[in-house]
Amino acid sequence: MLEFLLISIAIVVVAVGALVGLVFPRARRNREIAPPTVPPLDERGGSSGGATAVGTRPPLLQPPGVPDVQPSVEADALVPPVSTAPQLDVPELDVPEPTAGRMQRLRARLARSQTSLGRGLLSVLARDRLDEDAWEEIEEALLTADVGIRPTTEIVERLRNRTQVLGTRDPAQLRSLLAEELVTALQPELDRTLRTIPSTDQPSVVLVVGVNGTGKTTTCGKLARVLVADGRTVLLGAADTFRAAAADQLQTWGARVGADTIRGPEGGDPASVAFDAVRVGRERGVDTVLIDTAGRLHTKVGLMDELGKLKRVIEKHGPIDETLLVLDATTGQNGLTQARVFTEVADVTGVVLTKLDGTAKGGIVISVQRELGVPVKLIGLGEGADDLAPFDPVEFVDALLG
Ligand SMILES: Nc1nc2c(ncn2[C@@H]2O[C@H](COP(=O)(O)OP(=O)(O)OP(=O)(O)O)[C@@H](O)[C@H]2O)c(=O)[nH]1
Repeated sequence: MLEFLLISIAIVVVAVGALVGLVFPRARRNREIAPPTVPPLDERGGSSGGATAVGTRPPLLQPPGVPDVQPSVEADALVPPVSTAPQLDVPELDVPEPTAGRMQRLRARLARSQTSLGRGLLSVLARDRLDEDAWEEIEEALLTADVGIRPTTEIVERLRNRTQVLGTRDPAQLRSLLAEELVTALQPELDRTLRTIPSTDQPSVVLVVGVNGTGKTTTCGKLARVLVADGRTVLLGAADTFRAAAADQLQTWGARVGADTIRGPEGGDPASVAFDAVRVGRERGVDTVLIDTAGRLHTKVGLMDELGKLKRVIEKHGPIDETLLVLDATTGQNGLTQARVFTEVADVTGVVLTKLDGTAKGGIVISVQRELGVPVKLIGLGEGADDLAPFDPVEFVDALLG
């Protein structure tokens, strides 16, 4: 009986051992051949559908152990710079200048173009006697610089009162009074933040509009560099389908900093390119989609209607975060008329004033903001790739007065 029991136990032990031996190696093998949970990087880019995504941005490299997340400022910080990947034939990308301190760097250029205004005002204030003629001269200098009638009258009145009350003839004190009044006229309290931070499920969308030749494409390119310098991922949308050269120009700007461009056929529907750009940006999880539009005269009703349509189509994805109106500072008061019409059609949230390096009429910053109630957020100070700076009223006045 005991023998029978021992033999039965031995049989059970051998059977269990054989089963375990059969099951576990298979489980291990199964783990070894299980498909990766992370899809290959080139499958995560998403397809661009009808529009074409072009550019030179190589796939982001993911070091082992880094969690798979959609690209964002934080995620990008974990990813090694693309130029360090020896196994890929990566085109050399530009390293844009940091945004902080740009206006300081471009100060000389601003000061040069605005010398007559700054020096003119200071030399009148430095006179022994500030008589009626002197105040008229100050008024004239401000008007010539496109400050506008109302702001000029206010600046002169306040300055006049304050110099009389203080009774000062000290040049340094007069300079600081003038600086204070100019800064006040520039409305330093306005929010000049560029809304380029993505929301949880959508990139930030920036639409760039304006009349022909003001510098829209150049500004898009320079702005892409500003954003890349600040650690953002950017996708460009070439919604200027009138001129293939404009899309080429934008694409070249993007390629220099590794930002792809979505473009459509020449003469195609700009709204559809813009829509696709936001869709692809969303699929790729980029931080900011920058959409360049064709130059349009504010007087052409059809073109302005097209802009309205473009805006509505983009908004099918969600609200546009920033609509930047690009104005050429050299066009003076005519720029204001354009600005009014664009603001009505496109809900402009910020102005980019270009070519300030080529005009003595820096006062246009004051009149644009006053007339539109929209802040000047960026200024263009040259044709160079990094000649775009966030606008800062205090630094601007400082450069103006030397
Ligand atoms: N000096 C100077 N030139 C600038 C500045 N911004 C743009 N430009 C020049 O202005 C010219 C027109 O610029 P674009 O970017 O092609 O203008 P656009 O508004 O896109 O033109 P369209 O597409 O034809 O409407 C180019 O030669 C630029 O280099 C600036 O801040 N300073």
